[in-house]
Amino acid sequence: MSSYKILLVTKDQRGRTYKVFAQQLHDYFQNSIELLNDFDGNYESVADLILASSPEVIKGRELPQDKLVVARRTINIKKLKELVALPAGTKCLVVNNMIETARETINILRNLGFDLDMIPYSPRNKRTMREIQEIHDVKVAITPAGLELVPPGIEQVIDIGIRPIDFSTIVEIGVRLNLDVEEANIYVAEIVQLSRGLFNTLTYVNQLNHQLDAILNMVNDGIVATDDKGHIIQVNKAARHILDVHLSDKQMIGKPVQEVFPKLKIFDKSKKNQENTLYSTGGKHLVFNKRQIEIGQGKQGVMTVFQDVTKIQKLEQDLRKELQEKGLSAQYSLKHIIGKSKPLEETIKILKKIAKTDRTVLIVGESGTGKELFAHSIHNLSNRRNGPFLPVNFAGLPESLAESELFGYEDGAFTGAKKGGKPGLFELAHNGTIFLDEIGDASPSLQALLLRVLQEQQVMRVGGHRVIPVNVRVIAATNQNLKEMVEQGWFRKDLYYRLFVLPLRVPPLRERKEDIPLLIDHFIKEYCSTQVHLEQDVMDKLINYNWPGNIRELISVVQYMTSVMEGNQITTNDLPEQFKEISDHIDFSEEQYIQLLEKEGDLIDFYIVLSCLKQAKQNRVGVGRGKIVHYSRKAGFPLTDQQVRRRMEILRELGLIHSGTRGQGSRITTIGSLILDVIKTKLEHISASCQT
Ligand SMILES: Nc1ncnc2c1ncn2[C@@H]1O[C@H](COP(=O)(O)OP(=O)(O)OP(=O)(O)O)[C@@H](O)[C@H]1O
Repeated sequence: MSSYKILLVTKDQRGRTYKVFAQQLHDYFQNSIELLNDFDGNYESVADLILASSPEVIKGRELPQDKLVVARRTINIKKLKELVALPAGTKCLVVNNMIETARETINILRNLGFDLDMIPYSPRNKRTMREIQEIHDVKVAITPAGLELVPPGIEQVIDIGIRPIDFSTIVEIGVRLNLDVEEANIYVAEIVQLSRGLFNTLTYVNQLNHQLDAILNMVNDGIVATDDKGHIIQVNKAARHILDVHLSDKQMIGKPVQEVFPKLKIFDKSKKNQENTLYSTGGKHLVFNKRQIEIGQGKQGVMTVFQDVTKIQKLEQDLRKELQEKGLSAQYSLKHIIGKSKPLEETIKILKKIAKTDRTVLIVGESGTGKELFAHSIHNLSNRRNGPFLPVNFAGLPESLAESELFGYEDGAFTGAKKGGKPGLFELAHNGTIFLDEIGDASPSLQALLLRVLQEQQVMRVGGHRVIPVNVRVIAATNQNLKEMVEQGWFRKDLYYRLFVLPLRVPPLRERKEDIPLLIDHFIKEYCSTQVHLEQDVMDKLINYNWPGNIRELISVVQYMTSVMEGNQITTNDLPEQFKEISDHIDFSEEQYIQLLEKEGDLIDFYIVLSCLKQAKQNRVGVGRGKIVHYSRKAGFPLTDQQVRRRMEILRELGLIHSGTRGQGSRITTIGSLILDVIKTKLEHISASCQT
């Protein structure tokens, strides 16, 4: 059988298009055709069929219309892989040497179902500034073998190769020449191959989708994802449950989120990024996080993740109530700290920072400055605020009891021990805070035990054998100069450094005089239901006073004044003793001092206090109440913390002792030492006369 002659006309008869077409025709028609190259001679009349690669290549040529077929072009299926990977909506240039061809390529790609934002481009085409700007932003270019035409600056160039002859053109040639397109199965095979690839990809995507669904449905947090237009992409099971929606996927996916959840502010479009925000709706409390997410080029969706914390909040409330009922919670917070002075504000600023950490705090400050208030506030601002808060005052803690109080005991640990044992304060403070007040008064053996708990974060009950791990934050406080005590050997150095992690100094009242009127006013209101007028003279005196007992003393002064005032007026007559001139006492004789002391209490009590202070003076250290309590027990005349406080107040008023200004404790004065000797002689006399 002789073969049919096809004249193939392309733009460049030696070019790539010619070669691709020639190969394609041979593939389909094998030896049934012979190709004539327009370049080699004038074959128009001998050709059985003339195939032009585009209308442009035959422009101006007179060709026999009955033989002419203008090829329709398609895309090389094998080259589509890279295009498939582009996310829908991707902006891309479609580059060709002629703008018409670029448009044609766009049409073909659209018909094949590519949902891309395609801009035709040819370097020959003149553009407006706007178009130039638009092209400038594009990152992807697609070109049918026109790599050299792609403008610079494009990040990804996809060469889809020379566009081959469309299958319908092949069929047309076959019909015109009466040839079988037996090799059409090549084309079909390619399509099958591509569809298989696509099918595999789709199956994989489907699988991934299922896996994602399964994962999203497994988590307990509600998840709702929306696209850039606020349309729902995903709603997981937990979200339906939490939001109490009973709609199918079909009723939600693709719908505007605000239409599906009209009342829910958490999907408010204006706020794209929100973290741990609490939102309450219909008796439910939700905590939600919202994040913007990239989906496709430049498009942004929003992912909202939320939890139902109603139960947790209820549990927390119950726990707090239970702790409050048991007296294990911190009752004070920053709002209870009265004052606006700079030094106080500075202290509060540091307090807030300290509260956020979980480290040990050492609060230092004179007696009555509000250290306990600050400790409560730290706990209430910390992450442990819902946990217990346990205060322990070492000044009032008898040593015999201290160990079992702090660490608990096992059943039968000692006679009188409760059946079943008892947890110690450290155990009770688990997940909370323990406040070790007047830490300077802890005995050496207690100091050793405390050091161990701080180091090991575990306790062992008295009489027990097992260690109990405890997670407790320690806040210690002292009105003594611990550093000096360490130097004098009264306080363990290692414990001091364990405690001295975050020091917080509470300033004495005389360093924040601006707070005095506020505090006076606050406490007057607390004690009097009616309006009270306080003379300016009185206020001046109160401001000028140096408040050795700080706010505790101020409270007593207000209590005193409001008790003795006439009507609702506080005058200078209502000021207590300490505001009268001290010189009143200066001329007392030794005997008068003794009489005054005897009027206030037992001489032996004053003797104990003074001799403890005298000893401390010889050791060159200041001493706090706790040490005196301790000393009194050792001396065999035990005094309570309250008793010591009262005795010290009297001694102070008489000028026999002096209270330090910066937490150094108290010191005996020269007259104090003198009077101590007088008391000693007096007591010896009494004792001698008792014996005879
Ligand atoms: N800034 C303040 N505003 C209101 N009340 C205060 C303030 N500071 C202290 N107080 C009150 O003063 C009293 C004494 O305070 P607190 O017991 O905390 O002192 P402290 O420094 O722990 O004393 P000590 O060292 O003697 O134990 C408490 O009744 C406390 O509520």
